[in-house]
Amino acid sequence: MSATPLLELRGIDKSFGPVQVLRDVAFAAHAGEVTALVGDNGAGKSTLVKCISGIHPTDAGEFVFDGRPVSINSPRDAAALGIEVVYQDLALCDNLDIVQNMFLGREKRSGIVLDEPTMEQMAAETLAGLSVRTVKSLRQHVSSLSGGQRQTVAIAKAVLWNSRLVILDEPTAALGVAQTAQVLELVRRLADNGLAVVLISHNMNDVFAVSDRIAALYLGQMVAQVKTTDITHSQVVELITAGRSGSLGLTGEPGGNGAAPADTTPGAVR
Ligand SMILES: Nc1ncnc2c1ncn2[C@@H]1O[C@H](COP(=O)(O)OP(=O)(O)OP(=O)(O)O)[C@@H](O)[C@H]1O
Repeated sequence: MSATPLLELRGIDKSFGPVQVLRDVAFAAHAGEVTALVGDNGAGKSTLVKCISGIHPTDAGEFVFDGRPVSINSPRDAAALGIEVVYQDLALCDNLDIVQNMFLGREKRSGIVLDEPTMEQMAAETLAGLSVRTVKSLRQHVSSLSGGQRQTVAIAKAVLWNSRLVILDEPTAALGVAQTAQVLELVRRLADNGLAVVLISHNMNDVFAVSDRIAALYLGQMVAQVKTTDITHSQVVELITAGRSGSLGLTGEPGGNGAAPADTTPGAVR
């Protein structure tokens, strides 16, 4: 775990027309850690992720990546920094096999033909590097995989491209107990391999099982970013549902002025 975040956001504002969805949001993600991003439906999690991944321009605020101020104006900018997002709907093509999916849009070529052996080897190495052993054949169509295996392929695809920050949107939402455990293990392994991982989740068991830090959004404001060991399950629920936790001494007044102290120190309680 490093003291300097890999990605730090400060003062992010985002509106859609008259609706302000993110207000003065601070957020940090550290290499080697899983940061859980929690919040109720509509709190602004997806919008924040779309700002980080260059899909939505921000109205105000700064991005610092690896200690340097950066601009992220397009998904290409985000990808160049090594930021990858794995969305809930996975965006895998059922009629393609695992290798084809992992290289979709970024195929390796040898002259004018596809370099299948190289792609197959890289896919195999990536899956092996993540200790994924549940997939029988890399030439299996994705349609024949279980939900957990699909999630694994989607995560491995994100990791293949020298990613440094991987954002996972509800990776266990559609999974049963055993597959959830497998995917959470993989999430942990990504961080243990040195990546910064951001996990969006509504499932508190998952959040507490795998995260190092928890960042809570409430009505577009970041009301807390704390170490997971410093907060209880019920305090997180209070933050999600009320934007504050009296027992934590948090004083966020979402939607109000001067809600939170200006301390953006990673791990600071806001
Ligand atoms: N493109 C858009 N245009 C207008 N409003 C939007 C747009 N995208 C999101 N919003 C609004 O922004 C708010 C935050 O939405 P967002 O999807 O970021 O929340 P969320 O925390 O990801 O919710 P969920 O957990 O349900 O996915 C919502 O009120 C939503 O209606």
